[in-house]
Amino acid sequence: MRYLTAGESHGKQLTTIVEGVPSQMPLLSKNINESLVRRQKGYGRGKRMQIEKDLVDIAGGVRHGYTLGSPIAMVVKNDDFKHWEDIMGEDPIEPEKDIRRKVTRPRPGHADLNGALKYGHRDMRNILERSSARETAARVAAGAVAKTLLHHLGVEIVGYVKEIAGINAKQTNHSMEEKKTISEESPVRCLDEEAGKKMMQAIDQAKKDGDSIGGVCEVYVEGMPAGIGSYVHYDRKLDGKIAGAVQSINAFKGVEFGIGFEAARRNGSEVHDEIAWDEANGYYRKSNRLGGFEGGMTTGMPIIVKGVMKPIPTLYKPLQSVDIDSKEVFNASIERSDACAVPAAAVVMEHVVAFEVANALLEQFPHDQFPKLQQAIHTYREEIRCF
Ligand SMILES: Cc1cc2nc3c(=O)[nH]c(=O)nc-3n(C[C@H](O)[C@H](O)[C@H](O)COP(=O)(O)O)c2cc1C
Ligand SMILES: C=C(O[C@@H]1CC(C(=O)O)=C[C@@H](OP(=O)(O)O)[C@H]1O)C(=O)O
Repeated sequence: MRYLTAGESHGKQLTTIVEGVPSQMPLLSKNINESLVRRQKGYGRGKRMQIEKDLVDIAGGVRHGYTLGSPIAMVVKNDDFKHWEDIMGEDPIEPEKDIRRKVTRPRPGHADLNGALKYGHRDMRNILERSSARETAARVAAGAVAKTLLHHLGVEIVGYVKEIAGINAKQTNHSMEEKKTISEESPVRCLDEEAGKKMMQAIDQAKKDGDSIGGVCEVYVEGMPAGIGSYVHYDRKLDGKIAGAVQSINAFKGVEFGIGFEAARRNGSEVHDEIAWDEANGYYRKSNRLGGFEGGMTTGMPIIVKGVMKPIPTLYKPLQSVDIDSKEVFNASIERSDACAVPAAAVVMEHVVAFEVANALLEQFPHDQFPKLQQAIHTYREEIRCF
């Protein structure tokens, strides 16, 4: 399974094509819309999210509620396009009608300057339109297809917020269902309610200060059998693929599995997860400090992965930069931006992880037809339980 996305932030629409989804899998627009709506809802976002009402139009690959096995095409309209038609249209503009104001002032922390140097655009709108995290709506659409597939294979996945601006959520003991409800309903998507309130205050304060803040998201995957992924080549290690997908989310700067960087400070006896077996469950671990991976393969324990998001680069509080035309130093000022997108990013992270996890299952089992994939995974689960 693979996917591509196309579309600019203030262009007509975002398009996602997912290829390699098995035939005969139940799939409804509703499955995708639930994810799109969740991505839009996080606390701390700017005015753009009041303009957009992300809903999918499935334009190919699904008939009467089931996948065909052909590529799935999905479209999400940009409602903001109506305000940008003159600036973002595809037709050439007559010089006297050209109302475009060139963007020549790169923002520190965004893709503006490096993108301009690479693609040779002197109007950095040509960079920021595509580097914008608006594109994550298209990725969430792809991830929602993967989540639907996982759900029908007995694998559930949820993303939530662990930390914002140094405020840490306490370890909680919620079930998967509870985690999902909180991720759905809490504005800041934090499992620890008290910490969540403080996070919202920190976001309000950052807004007041014209600043931005970052944080840490966590994704939790339950129900994956052991032995998915592979150790035989660097590019078949599933933890590596997940890390790459998480790191590729706009503004993400690092990834950890389980206790993550803490492993560097502990002895081996306090890091590795002891192996046990019983008739009902087969092999299991007495702890899950390694976050569900050994040797690039799942251990059968929940996958626990964290991603670090830096603060949003577009700031009301100006940072210094250089105009690429005049070379003058200026203080960047902006019209609108998110102050904190960590709660929204938790949903994005959930979906990019879902895609990698689903794809690993497809790579390992015959998958042209969904019912046969279900059967193959069921048989494998039985085999490894008694192994
Ligand atoms: C959900 C989400 C919303 C974002 N919103 C903004 C925003 O409003 N303003 C902004 O400058 N950056 C925003 N970003 C971050 C930028 O897109 C990102 O920093 C930029 O593309 C540069 O890439 P890099 O930070 O990965 O190097 C957002 C990121 C995510 C995941
Ligand atoms: C549009 C989305 O996020 C955008 C991501 C983003 C950026 O620079 O990454 C900048 C902002 O866009 P605008 O300049 O239009 O206000 C965010 O709103 C979205 O998440 O759907």
